[in-house]
Formats: sequence, C-alpha cells, structure tokens
Amino acid sequence: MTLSIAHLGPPGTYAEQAALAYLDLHSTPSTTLRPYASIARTIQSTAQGETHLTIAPIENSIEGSVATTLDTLWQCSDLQIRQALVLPIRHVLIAQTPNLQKIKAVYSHPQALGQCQRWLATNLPQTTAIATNSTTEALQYVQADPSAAAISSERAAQLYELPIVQRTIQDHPDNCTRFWVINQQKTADLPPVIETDQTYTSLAFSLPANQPGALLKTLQIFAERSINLSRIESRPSRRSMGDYVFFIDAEISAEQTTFHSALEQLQASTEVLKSFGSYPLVTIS
Ligand SMILES: O=C(O)C(=O)Cc1ccccc1
Repeated sequence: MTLSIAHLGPPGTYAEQAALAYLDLHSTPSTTLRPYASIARTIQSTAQGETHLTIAPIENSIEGSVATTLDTLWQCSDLQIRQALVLPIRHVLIAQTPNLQKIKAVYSHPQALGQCQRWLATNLPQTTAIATNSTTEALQYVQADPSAAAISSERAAQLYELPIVQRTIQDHPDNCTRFWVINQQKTADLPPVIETDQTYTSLAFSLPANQPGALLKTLQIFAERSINLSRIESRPSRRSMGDYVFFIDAEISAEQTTFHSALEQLQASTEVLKSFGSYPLVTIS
C-alpha cells in the first residue's frame, strides 16, 4: 500500500515540513504527499477516503488556534487524531528586491502574518498585508511582482529559488506550531503511533441549551476526576448567535477508566459529543 498524506499546499508549506518530519519518524517504504489548496480540503480528503492521513496545523504558540482545522474536524465524521507533532517555525522574508523601502505588499498565510506582526510594523510600516491560503501560495506574487514580498520558510525560498531578504522575522524566537496527524477511524495498516510520555485526548461538544452554568457542569466532570485540561477553545456553532462548540484537550489517555466514566457523564450533559481519540505528542527540534 502507498501511504498518502494530505497537507496544505503548494509544496514547501510548514504543513508539508510537518509531513516530512512525520515520515522521518517512520520507515514507511512507499508514500505520496498530496498538497491541497486549503486546510479544510486536506481534512475532507481523509474523511472522504481520498487520502490515508492529513497533517494539519492546530495551534501556534503566538497566534493560537487554527480555526479552520477545528471547524472542519467538527463537520466531518469518524475522524481520529493519532499523533501530535510540535515543530519550530522560523519565518523568512522573501522578495526580489533587497530594499525594504521598495516593498508595497506582504503576502502570507494569516497565521504567518500574525506571527510576524511586530516585525512588519517596525520594518515594513508602509506595506499592506495580504492573506493567502498558505505561505507558499504567497510566493507566486513575489515571482510576478518586484514590489511584493512573502513570509514563508527558508526551505520554500530554496524550493522556488527566490531570494531571502531577512531571516528569523517571527516576533518570538521560540515560535512553534502543533500539528495533528488525522485518519479515518476504520483505516488499517497505518504507520505505528510513536509513544511518548505526553498523551492527550481531544473532544468537542455542543450544549443542549444556552443555560447559566451549562459549560461549568461539563468542566466539573473533568475536575471531579482530577483530569487536567490543557486547552479549551470555543467556536461559533453557526446555528445561531451566541451558540458555541467547545473543543477540549485533556491530559489523559482515552483508555483509562477515569476517562470512560467522564465520557459517559459528558454524553448525558452535552447535545453532540465527538471524541477524536488519544494521541502522543512528539516534539521535533
Ligand atoms: O501556510 C503554511 O505553510 C502552513 O502550513 C500553515 C502555517 C502557517 C504558519 C505557521 C504554521 C502553519
């Protein structure tokens, strides 16, 4: 079987780097990397059986959650997370001109623009920031226009043979992004999970009614069992104003009996409850 891995494209994105780092952890003989035009499409490709795995960014240390990853996971059925990877993110500024004064527009993925906000305000105050679907999609504007710049990676600059004007432009030196490796629950013969001492379980739920204390009640289920939550995120349910879907990462394996009993109780106090399973986190340096 040739393992297919969906990632945000065109080639050279950070998501592709994460896919390559994931492959480095395994000795999978035959693999195809499949670039897609949006993060939503990568996850949908796995949900629809076009690809075996998706590697999608979920959270950045400066910019926070990647909303489209959460929203698409909520919309798709029967997906699970099998591994988390943390990758360091080092942005570079790419442009045809070395003269910053001549740059009129900076293109990049909104996450990358956000991670370099301070640098941009200080060094390119005259430019307009323009969002693209990915950091490498931004490079096509640099190829076409001498007054355009892009924020992308050193590797992408090499791949597209474009000049680097400035390195390490992210606002914090330790900038890193967490990626999830996602598959369909029923898919067999996937690369083995790399076990580490950090295992998480992720869930999402909507609440039956917008009542006082409804969220508190669900959080109490975890507190009563001393289950530590490492993240809670809300996203609009899109049904009506003020109605939310909550995403939770818990520091526990879904195999533990404490978690089973928490899930049972959650089932009773939530409207829709989705568990994305348990996964160990690997930090790539
Ligand atoms: O556009 C990319 O290269 C991505 O993979 C999305 C992204 C952008 C910035 C940091 C991490 C991931």
